[in-house]
Amino acid sequence: MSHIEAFTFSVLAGYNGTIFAYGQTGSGKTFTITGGAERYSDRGIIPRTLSYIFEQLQKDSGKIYTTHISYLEIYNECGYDLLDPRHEASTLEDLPKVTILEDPDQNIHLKNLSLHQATTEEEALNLLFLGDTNRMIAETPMNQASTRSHCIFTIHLSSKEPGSATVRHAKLHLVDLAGSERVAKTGVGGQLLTEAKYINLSLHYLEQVIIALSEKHRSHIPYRNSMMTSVLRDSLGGNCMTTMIATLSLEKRNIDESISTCRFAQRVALIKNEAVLNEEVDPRLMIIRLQKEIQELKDELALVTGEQRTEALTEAELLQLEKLTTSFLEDQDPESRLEVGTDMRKIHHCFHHLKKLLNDKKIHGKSTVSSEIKEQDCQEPLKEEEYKKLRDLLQQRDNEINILVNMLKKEKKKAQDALHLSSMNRNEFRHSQSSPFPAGNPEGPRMSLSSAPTQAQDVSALGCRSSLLHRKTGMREEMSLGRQEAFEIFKRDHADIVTIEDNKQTLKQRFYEAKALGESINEARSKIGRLKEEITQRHMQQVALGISENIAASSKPDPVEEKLRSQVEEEKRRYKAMFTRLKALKVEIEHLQFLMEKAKVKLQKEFEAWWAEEATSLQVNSPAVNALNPMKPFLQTPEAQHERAQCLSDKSDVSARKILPSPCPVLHSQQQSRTGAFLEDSIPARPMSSIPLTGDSQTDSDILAFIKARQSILEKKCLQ
Ligand SMILES: Nc1ncnc2c1ncn2[C@@H]1O[C@H](COP(=O)(O)OP(=O)(O)OP(=O)(O)O)[C@@H](O)[C@H]1O
Repeated sequence: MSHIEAFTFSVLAGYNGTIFAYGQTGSGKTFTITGGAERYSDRGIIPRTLSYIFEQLQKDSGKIYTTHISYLEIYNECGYDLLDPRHEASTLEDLPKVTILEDPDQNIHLKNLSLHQATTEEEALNLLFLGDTNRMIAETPMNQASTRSHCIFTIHLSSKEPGSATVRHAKLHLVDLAGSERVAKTGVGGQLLTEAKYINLSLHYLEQVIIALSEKHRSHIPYRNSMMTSVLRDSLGGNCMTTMIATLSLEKRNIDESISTCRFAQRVALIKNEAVLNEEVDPRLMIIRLQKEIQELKDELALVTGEQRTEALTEAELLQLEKLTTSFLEDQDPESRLEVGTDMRKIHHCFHHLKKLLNDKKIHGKSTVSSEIKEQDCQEPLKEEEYKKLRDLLQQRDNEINILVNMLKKEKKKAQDALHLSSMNRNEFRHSQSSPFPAGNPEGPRMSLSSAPTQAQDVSALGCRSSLLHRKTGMREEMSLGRQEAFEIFKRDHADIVTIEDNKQTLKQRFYEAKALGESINEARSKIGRLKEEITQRHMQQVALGISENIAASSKPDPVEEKLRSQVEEEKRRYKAMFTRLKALKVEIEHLQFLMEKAKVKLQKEFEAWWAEEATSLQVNSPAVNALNPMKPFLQTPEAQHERAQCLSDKSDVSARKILPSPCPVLHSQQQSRTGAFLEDSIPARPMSSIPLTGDSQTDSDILAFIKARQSILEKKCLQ
């Protein structure tokens, strides 16, 4: 049994667990916890754990399990819900922050962190993917949150045996910590310095908690110092199984960081936990138990008092009690008492009757007052002035009602429009193979392996993702032609396209394999059916033969039937093997689809960033500057190119970003400046000031695309 399997096994048994990856930036924490972005075989601990958990849940039919998922990101000591649907409409900073609440028993509750039920592995993986996409979309080139934020993916499991009142709860936190490098070494300033300080501080507090936990006689563990330690309070030390994965960089220059990571790992290894089961009683079953107890007590009481108390008092008893109450009230003696014995039903009825008498008296009193008023009204007719006042008031109220009705109508129309729009968006998504990715992608339509409802969910989930991306990146559903063209070039020259193409090929292969397997499975199924039919017919023949020849049925096995049976068994084995393979293929295909979706989101995001940057630089440079140098926005200086690469680069993809396409066909900087000079000399360029930007992004994109196309033709001419 692998470590993960053993670990998740105890979570299934009801123990809390945490697996966290600790190490410097780029050492492989995300790769370990979530997985690599390229191959199915690179999937990380989260998808593998989910796969194992759901496999076990399916096997164990003796218990009822419920699984929920939450995904929390901690950035600069603020918590964000990565599964908050509002991610679609807001930036990270606008989302409600996840806050920590502590109950009197010092249990931690997280406000604004949503829990999502996942009934299958696929649903859980969808949530992981959604969270990862939200995380990626929320980050900007200047804020690579994945490096500087902590992420906690939590699987909440509850289990109970049918009929039992005891429910077991367990949480498994899978934590991808921010990079652990020291501020001094990173040598950064501004926003990055603030982030680095927060990271160092939170990792420092995590270290303090770990040290405190490893010291035997420490009574106080400083969990409250940071959000991370507060969230992991019940899953670090104490009642929990904890595993730390230390990730190291093998480069020599990182030796200090590697030693510091190993030291930390050593301290973590000293903690000894005594995990206990998290059990609690189900309230519904508790009620049943208490009702039973009440009945037992009633029986006991009846036995002691010798009185069998039925549910209700008789009519005569009730009348008697009411009489008693009335005479008690009428009795002028202040010492008088209402004696009804120790029967609670009788006491309650007396009180009830008392209340009734009191209320009747009150109402009677009121009605006397109102009849007095009526009499007065009749005597004095309304004065003209008062009548006018009341009429005005009535008119005023009428107006108010009209205004409110109009407002209501408007709101209703708005809601209807929104509904209409969302249904249009859905339709657009159906055609949205119109996105920058050409139609007929092998990875485009989801495979028809899963059942129909799941497919519908998948499609709507993908639609949601697609529109989410569009809204987040500001990308329109319909790109202008120029923009589409630019995107095609951008995509073609992007380093990730190799991986995307590879995955596309693998996906195609897997898809064909799955299709072939599906056909073979169907064949095997029909063959089994045919064989069974043959067996039945053989039986009938044998019986008919016995009847016609009047021979008693032979106890000897029929060799033909035996052969047919062994063929059925063989086909069943084949069917099972193929089915298992198909299931594995389905998981692999889905994972590959996730990876490709992720790569697409990344590509579109980077394209948008690059496009926005180009548009800004064009705005800055035009019109006055461009009047002097029309080519300036396109023929960039090496410094400008370097700046862009810097801006877009991230820890993992430096090499990829370095070869991001420049807005003009790729030219080396020297060549560019030479060509630029040549163009300036030779082309009677129209000043850019004659093509002003409009401020409307769609129109400006078209203008930009037109200029680019023109410039590209001019360049081609010059190079010939
Ligand atoms: N075991 C591995 N095999 C292959 N590639 C790896 C492995 N570990 C990490 N990588 C690659 O190294 C790069 C950095 O890894 P990763 O993003 O997981 O680092 P990290 O520690 O999570 O960094 P950060 O702190 O910035 O989030 C990625 O491109 C990843 O694919």
